[in-house]
Amino acid sequence: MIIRSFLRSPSGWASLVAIAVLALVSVVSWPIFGHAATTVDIVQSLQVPTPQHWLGTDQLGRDLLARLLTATPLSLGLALGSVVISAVVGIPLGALAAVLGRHVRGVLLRAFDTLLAFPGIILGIYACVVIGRGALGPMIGVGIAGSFAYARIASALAMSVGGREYVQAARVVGVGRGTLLFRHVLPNVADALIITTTVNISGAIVAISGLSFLGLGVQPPTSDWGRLLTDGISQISVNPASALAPAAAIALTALTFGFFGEALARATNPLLASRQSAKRKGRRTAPLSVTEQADLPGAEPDAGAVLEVRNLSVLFPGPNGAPLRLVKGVSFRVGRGERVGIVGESGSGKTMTAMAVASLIPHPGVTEGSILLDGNEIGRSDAVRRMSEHEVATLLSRELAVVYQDPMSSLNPALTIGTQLTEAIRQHRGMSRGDAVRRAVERLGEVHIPAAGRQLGRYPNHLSGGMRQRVMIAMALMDEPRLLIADEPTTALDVTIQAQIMELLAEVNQRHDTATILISHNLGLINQNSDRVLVMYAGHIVEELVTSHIQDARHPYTLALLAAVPDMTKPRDQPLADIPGQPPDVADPPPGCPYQPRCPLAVGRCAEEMPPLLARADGQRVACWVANDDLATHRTAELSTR
Ligand SMILES: Nc1ncnc2c1ncn2[C@@H]1O[C@H](COP(=O)(O)OP(=O)(O)OP(=O)(O)O)[C@@H](O)[C@H]1O
Repeated sequence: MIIRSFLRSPSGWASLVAIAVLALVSVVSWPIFGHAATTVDIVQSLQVPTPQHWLGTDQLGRDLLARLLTATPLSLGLALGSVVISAVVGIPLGALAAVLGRHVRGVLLRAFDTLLAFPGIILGIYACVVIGRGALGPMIGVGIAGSFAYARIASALAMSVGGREYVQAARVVGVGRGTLLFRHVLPNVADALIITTTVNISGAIVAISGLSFLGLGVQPPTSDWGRLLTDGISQISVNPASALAPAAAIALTALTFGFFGEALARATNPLLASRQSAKRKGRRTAPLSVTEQADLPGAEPDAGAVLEVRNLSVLFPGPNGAPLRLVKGVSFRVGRGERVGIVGESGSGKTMTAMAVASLIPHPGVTEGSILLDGNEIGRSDAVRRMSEHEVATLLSRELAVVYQDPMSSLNPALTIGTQLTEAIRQHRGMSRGDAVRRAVERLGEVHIPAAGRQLGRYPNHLSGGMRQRVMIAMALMDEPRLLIADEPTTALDVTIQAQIMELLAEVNQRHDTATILISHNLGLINQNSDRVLVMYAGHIVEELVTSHIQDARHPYTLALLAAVPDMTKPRDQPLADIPGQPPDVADPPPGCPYQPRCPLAVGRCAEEMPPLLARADGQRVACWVANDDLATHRTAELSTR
């Protein structure tokens, strides 16, 4: 597949032919032309091109074509040697930078940038001064100069690919570190490293030849193309071919490796390949018990709950070093087979809460509090956790699955759908390939993907957005998780597909009794597709409601969200309601209730104290001084009527 795609591109086959010729010349040039390249014949000195000497002769009467051909293995060998040095020094340096702390990493990356600006040829000159004239100095100097490009690219790639959703998704399903690196990270950085390598070969040929040309590299009687260029320049007025031929050899070889790298990168990355082919053709998825309760910590685990979150906080280092609390002590429960919606504006902490449950808070974030998955403590507090990291990872991989917003970034573009569907289950269930494939076909069928068997060999970019999200849901269902987190699963899809994916999630919930946490900023969507809703604002749960009683909402923020839900019964000329103001800055939240600056019902107390999340008689919970006052009045009224 890769070979076929490589050979289909003109630059691919042309550069391959050129490299084959260079390799052949390197092997046969000395046995065939060695004699002519070294035999001194003063009588034939400084000849212009003739049928006997196609490029003429040098001052000692040696055949210039023979000298050019026999200089090929040394010229290529030095360039390849320097690239090996660059890769061996640069890639580990870059990978190290990616795993170090933020400050050290920043210093290292800046150092790479500075050193990158340093011309390789200058480092080569230093190396020649330190090591002495000859072939070794330029090779080591240019090799070390090239290593900074590798280090910069390797660190950037390791950081970006390591944070991608498909790598996170693979981590959630329990894919081991080695597999993660070799199947998920490396194939997606291979094209960039290949291009770097070939560009470095091109650059090294030019730089090493340049050093020889300056008289610092290869020394007579040995010759490389740079050395031949020096000799040729001295006789350019008599025989221009003597200078043009080595210059052409350097330029053409550099171009050859450039084209080779570009074609190989396109062939190894199916996404690039398909973009190219598109250009060529001119084409442009029981009632639920979710309870926020202050008294949860210390309580016995609820045997009927898949998930119990107690006083969970997520903290990140802030700009002045002080920790920022992005999620502020939330507690809730998800019962077996129940559907919980989490709603709130952008930045309210929905995703952070869900990612904390999935142990996916990115570095340098930390979590506080307790998370019980099927009664097992998987939160970050070692004092309460009885399971090892490995046991937690195994539990998460079997019990929990995540469906992300953008299916394209959640699926690995370099692996077929079949490989991605079967990989995790084969790894942690020890399932045979045949059984895994059968399960994959069954799951694809469940998510209504036509001709499921045929889809296994396709790549994510071959599918439409809606189909990709179905594949993501099928992948999430492979190991029959008890809890599915769907983080804005339809935001990247159009409205028709959105409805189909939501229907599919409902089907999954009914067929497999999978509990679901659905995250969305759209209360309308949550209302239709959840049994209960948690309303989040500025990292707090401000209200909890049974969706069948959404009209009983009390918190002014929930009321504002409800008013913002488009209503087909309202006159078309009436503008959609919006929520005035902006959510607070996480680094500088207002005192008291965070919604108070935007709240039309705010009273004096709202700006002084954060209201507690209090339970109403119907199971609803509200964190609002005004609603709580109303509750107190209501209860007093109830008592007085008894
Ligand atoms: N990696 C991160 N490092 C530091 N802060 C972050 C990081 N990711 C998100 N945040 C901040 O955490 C807060 C909560 O973000 P989160 O993604 O949970 O919000 P959300 O409610 O899911 O919003 P959205 O609907 O936009 O995804 C936001 O203020 C956001 O800026």
